[in-house]
Amino acid sequence: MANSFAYPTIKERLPVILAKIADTLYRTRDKIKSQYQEDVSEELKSIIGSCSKLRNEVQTNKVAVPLQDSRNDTQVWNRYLQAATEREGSPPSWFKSAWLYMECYMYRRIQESVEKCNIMKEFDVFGEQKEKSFTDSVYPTEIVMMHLLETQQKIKENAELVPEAFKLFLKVCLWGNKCDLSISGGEDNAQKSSPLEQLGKLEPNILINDSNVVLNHLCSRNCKRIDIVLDNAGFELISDLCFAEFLLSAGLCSTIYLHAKAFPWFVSDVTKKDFDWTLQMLGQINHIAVSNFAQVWKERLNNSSWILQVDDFWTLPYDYSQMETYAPDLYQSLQKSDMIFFKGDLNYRKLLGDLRWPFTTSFETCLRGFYPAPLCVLRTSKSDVLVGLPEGRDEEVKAQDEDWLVNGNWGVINACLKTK
Ligand SMILES: O=P(O)(O)OC[C@@]1(O)O[C@H](CO)[C@@H](O)[C@@H]1O
Ligand SMILES: [Mn+2]
Repeated sequence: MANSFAYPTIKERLPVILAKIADTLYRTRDKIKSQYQEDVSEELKSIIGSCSKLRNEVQTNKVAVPLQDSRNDTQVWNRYLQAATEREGSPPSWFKSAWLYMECYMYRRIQESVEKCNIMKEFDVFGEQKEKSFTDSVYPTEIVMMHLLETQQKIKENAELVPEAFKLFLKVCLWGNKCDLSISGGEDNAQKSSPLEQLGKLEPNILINDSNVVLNHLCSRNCKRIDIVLDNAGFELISDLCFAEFLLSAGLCSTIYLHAKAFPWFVSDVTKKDFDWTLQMLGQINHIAVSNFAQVWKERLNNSSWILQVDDFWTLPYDYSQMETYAPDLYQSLQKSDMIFFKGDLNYRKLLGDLRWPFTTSFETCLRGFYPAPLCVLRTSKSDVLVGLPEGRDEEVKAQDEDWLVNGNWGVINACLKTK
């Protein structure tokens, strides 16, 4: 682990994230207390205490212990831990065991501290950071939504403009993934400048661009359903919703399924609460395009052209090759999709099993049989797994940018379309 990105993550980033929870909750304790009718002092203290204890466990390389709350996924997590313990001969620990598992386990342990509460059961320890990341990106939100409104007008008059517009919104959606609060250790990482102006400059940083293949696929059939497995709240969610809106208004499908997390995850991932909050906030912004879409999107949820789905599988430690076994209902539902877009780094790691594949391995090989439907990943690179590159490309990029794999400045639009 010492020479991978896992090491600095576990040594520095995760303890910082945990310390930040404790600091934020302590600093904003009066505000938090005022949101409840009953006295939550003791529960708040207990959440802060649990996160500080967890931080100490990480830093001193303690072993993972079974969860003790009554959430409906607790037994699944504990069985996983038991199986890992039997396999490894001792319980997993922070610096020795699989990074993907330990990191997921940390977020589930944070949730345990909230689940144990009576009054604060629904509390989101990352809520404040996510809200700030939304409010900090109002300017780019307005720019992208204005562009979407204008694009909708133009494609109504001239359908030939659809391919270019599709590629543009796909790229905005890709780079939206730069704004995640886990990579920045919870520090401000919002999109502040115009995302449209950045597209040209970032074009050479798209290492794999299958947008033509994806578009041809969508145009070559009468697509009904597209799925987007969401990643982060804030500007990334805005970019996803704009892409979803574009797909519908361009007639590329009739229903979009949006997949959110069941509880706060990897600092900035979207939960249903974040999703609802975001739509509500958009409705309060005084801007012609933003107000328009706030209204349209409310209607889309009402008439089910957008369907928001939450499934516990997204917050379990399994990789996606294990979905068919452990979440057969979700897998069967995804099989009905015409195209699934997976957003972000963690989804990418789970698609690849977080294994160190040679850079030139094909994406399809790395999926190890996971193929509920045609799929495409939109991911900026923030961990050291990356596949599908031509021979020698990794060396070229590394010579240009030493941290290319982990700094979020390089991205892939990588599709897997098997002809059935
Ligand atoms: O999935 P996202 O939001 O794009 O990124 C999540 C992330 O920041 O967290 C993990 C490391 O802590 C990595 O998977 C990645 O670097
Ligand atoms: Mn994320």
